[in-house]
Amino acid sequence: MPNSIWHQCLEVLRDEFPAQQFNTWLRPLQSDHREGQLVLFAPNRFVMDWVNEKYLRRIEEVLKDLNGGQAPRVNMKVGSAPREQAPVNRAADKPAVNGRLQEETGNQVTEEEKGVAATVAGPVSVKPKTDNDRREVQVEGDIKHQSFLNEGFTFETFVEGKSNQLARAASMQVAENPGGAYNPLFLYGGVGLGKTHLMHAIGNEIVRRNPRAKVAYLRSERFVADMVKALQLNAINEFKRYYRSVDALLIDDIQFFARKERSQEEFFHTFNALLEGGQQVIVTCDRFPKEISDMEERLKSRFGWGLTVMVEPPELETRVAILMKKAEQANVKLSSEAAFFIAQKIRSNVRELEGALRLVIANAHFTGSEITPPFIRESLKDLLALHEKQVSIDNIQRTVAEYYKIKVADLLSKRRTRTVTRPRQVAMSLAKELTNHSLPEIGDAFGGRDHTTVLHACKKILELQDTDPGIREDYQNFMRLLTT
Ligand SMILES: Nc1ncnc2c1ncn2[C@@H]1O[C@H](COP(=O)(O)OP(=O)(O)OP(=O)(O)O)[C@@H](O)[C@H]1O
Repeated sequence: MPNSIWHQCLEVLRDEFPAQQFNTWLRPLQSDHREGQLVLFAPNRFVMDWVNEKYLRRIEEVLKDLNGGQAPRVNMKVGSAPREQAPVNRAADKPAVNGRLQEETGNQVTEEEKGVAATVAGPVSVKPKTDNDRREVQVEGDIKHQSFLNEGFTFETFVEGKSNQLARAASMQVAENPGGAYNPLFLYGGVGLGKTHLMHAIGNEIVRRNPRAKVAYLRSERFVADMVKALQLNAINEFKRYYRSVDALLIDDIQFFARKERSQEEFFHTFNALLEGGQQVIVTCDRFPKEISDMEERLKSRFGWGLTVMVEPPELETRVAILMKKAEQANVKLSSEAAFFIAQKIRSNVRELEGALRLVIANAHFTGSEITPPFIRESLKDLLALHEKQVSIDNIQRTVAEYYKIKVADLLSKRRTRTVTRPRQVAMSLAKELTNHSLPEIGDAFGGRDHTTVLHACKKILELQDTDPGIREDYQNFMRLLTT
């Protein structure tokens, strides 16, 4: 097992760094270990330089510990580990060259793929969501080029915050230099957090800089539907030619490719042809590539060749800034007090935040009222009731207990073992953040504890989120589980 030392090293580093850092910089590295030398392959120069600067020293320390005090020589290169080390299928790995088509490997269209085709119309008859979405229509073989970019989703309308800073910066780089160092760009994160927005922003910026650029945006279901339709119409060659002719291919919500084998196959070859031709590929997904189930390994590993970046849920300040921006776009005056009030109440995701603002604005127009916190409370009465009902202390306790595989009774008990105290602190902290209960009420709900115990738990968990990547990830998972 020549590379196992690197895998062990990765396990150690996974516990030391926040998930986003680990997934972005360390996880994509491939290794080749022979004759006392470990070569780490980075997908591009940017990642290599970054790892060299920020992580290499720590990597060497860990390797030394793992190797009985003797550090192997570590060398960094751009590229991928030699073939025999990489877990990819060689034959199928060969990309199409100069637009020549790959031989079919015989993957059959699954029932699910047919199902998608039945519910989504083909490319020619597709209606854009709004007129704005249709930017350009050209004839390409038998398939018309429709980019479906939403012109409202630009970098200017995207509010930057700590949660999306890295994703935005990477997207900007791709827009400025498509087909360059970050190819493919893989954006992932929970629902309604701005992945689609960023993807369109890149497409719009590419076209702004080069109006002749052919940018195709589509959800993965459409790719599946187009492919199945092309097969039915005996037009698979046009399909291949079309998708390989674009300057940038933007595929949204790639997780829907799961179990659609023929589509994965087709996409894999398209993907290779595009990368080979220096054309940009951008993909979004609701999870990290390796965690997508029912997706071919070689496709997942290919996703990691460029840059993989997470979009996280926005923190309070960013939620306030987003509301102010959306209100400004709608020509509505929104005081920061009102924005703050909404942002505090709606924490799940930006889509829901926008929905809440729209509701408040519509009510204000209708009644001619000023947008004040009491008015907002009244306008969002039903929505807030739903939230409060969903996020009860009871619900939090059940979710936390299930997650850590302990009993709810343990959370309420006097037990003080670590396996129980940490989950209890997490649950108390969530109760403070997600419900409107006071500290004494929360203490009561946790087996009659004092409010100072709750306060201590909140502080502790806040602190741990900065220093302990495991807790940070758990906490984010809970926020997602409980609020979406
Ligand atoms: N940082 C931001 N600034 C401004 N608007 C944002 C921001 N993040 C998200 N939005 C808005 O929130 C809405 C939902 O975003 P988007 O559709 O991009 O989410 P998503 O992450 O792609 O979700 P899904 O996984 O469900 O497709 C959009 O209207 C988008 O404009």
